[in-house]
Amino acid sequence: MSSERTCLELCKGINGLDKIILREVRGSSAEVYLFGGQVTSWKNDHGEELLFLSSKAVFKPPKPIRGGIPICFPQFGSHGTLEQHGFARNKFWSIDTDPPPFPTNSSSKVFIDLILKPSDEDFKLWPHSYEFRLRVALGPGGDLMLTSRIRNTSTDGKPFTFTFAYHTYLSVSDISEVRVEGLETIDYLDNLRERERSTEQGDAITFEGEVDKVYVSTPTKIAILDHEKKRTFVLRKDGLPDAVVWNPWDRKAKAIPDLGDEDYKHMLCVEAAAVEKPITLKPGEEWKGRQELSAVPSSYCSGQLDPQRVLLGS
Ligand SMILES: O=P(O)(O)OC[C@H]1O[C@H](O)[C@H](O)[C@@H](O)[C@@H]1O
Repeated sequence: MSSERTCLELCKGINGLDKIILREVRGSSAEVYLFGGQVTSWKNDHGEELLFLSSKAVFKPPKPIRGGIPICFPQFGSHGTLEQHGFARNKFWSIDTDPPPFPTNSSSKVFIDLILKPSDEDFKLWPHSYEFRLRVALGPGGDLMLTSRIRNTSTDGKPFTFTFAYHTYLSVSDISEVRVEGLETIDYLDNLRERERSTEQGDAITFEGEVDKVYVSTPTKIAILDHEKKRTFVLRKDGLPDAVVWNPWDRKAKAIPDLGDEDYKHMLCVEAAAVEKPITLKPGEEWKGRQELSAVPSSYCSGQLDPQRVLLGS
């Protein structure tokens, strides 16, 4: 746990589920449920919510929570033998009181470490031994950082393979006013066309209907511009080559029981992911995948509206 203990509060959330609140001294905050190891709230220092949570979200395990940042592991989507998006998002995680050290100095941040290990029941579904460590951290500027470390702890010599995503639901004022920069000219697999491979056009992405695409081998920095809110989300990723972009639009939204009919207007999923090339870990090996989100006034980063700056900027 973070040394700044007063910045961490373990309390009960909806339906008595355990949650941890992280507070950064300048006022930003985040909430993480042990159920799913799921971030459900991220607020800036004005107390404004930056993540989308469905108006019909059900906090009833084992149903995953619709919104925030569900963890998709060990399978993204429905390609594979497991349930859609794997099981990590509907398991109870624990607080990891003694995580192995991180190579970087995390002392100035507020953070919580969670851990997921397979139960005997889980082992029947996916017969692999692993330790999944998740660190959720808030930076001094209110940045939200998620770091996953997954280790193959098997003693039987068997490797395992997985796909992964931080299924991030961003809160946006109006989806038709949003554009995404950083994915221009990138190849994608279109989930609406049986994963057919195409190449994105040269302009920033805008939204006029359902989108469900896995952009492959993308730049490490993607910007999501909310014109009406005059806010830009900057997503940075490491160890996660792909990026999923999803909005169900009106028809699909109506078919999703835990999503309000109009909710699709106020959400956009942009997800750092490893989907196209699954990751294989031999016994003793560890994989690390990181997603960092910041939210800045659009005017502040107007110099970055140029796609080249988004791709090449710091
Ligand atoms: O309804 P869920 O299982 O949470 O999945 C929600 C969505 O997640 C991803 O973004 C997939 O690409 C979509 O195909 C899927 O519909």
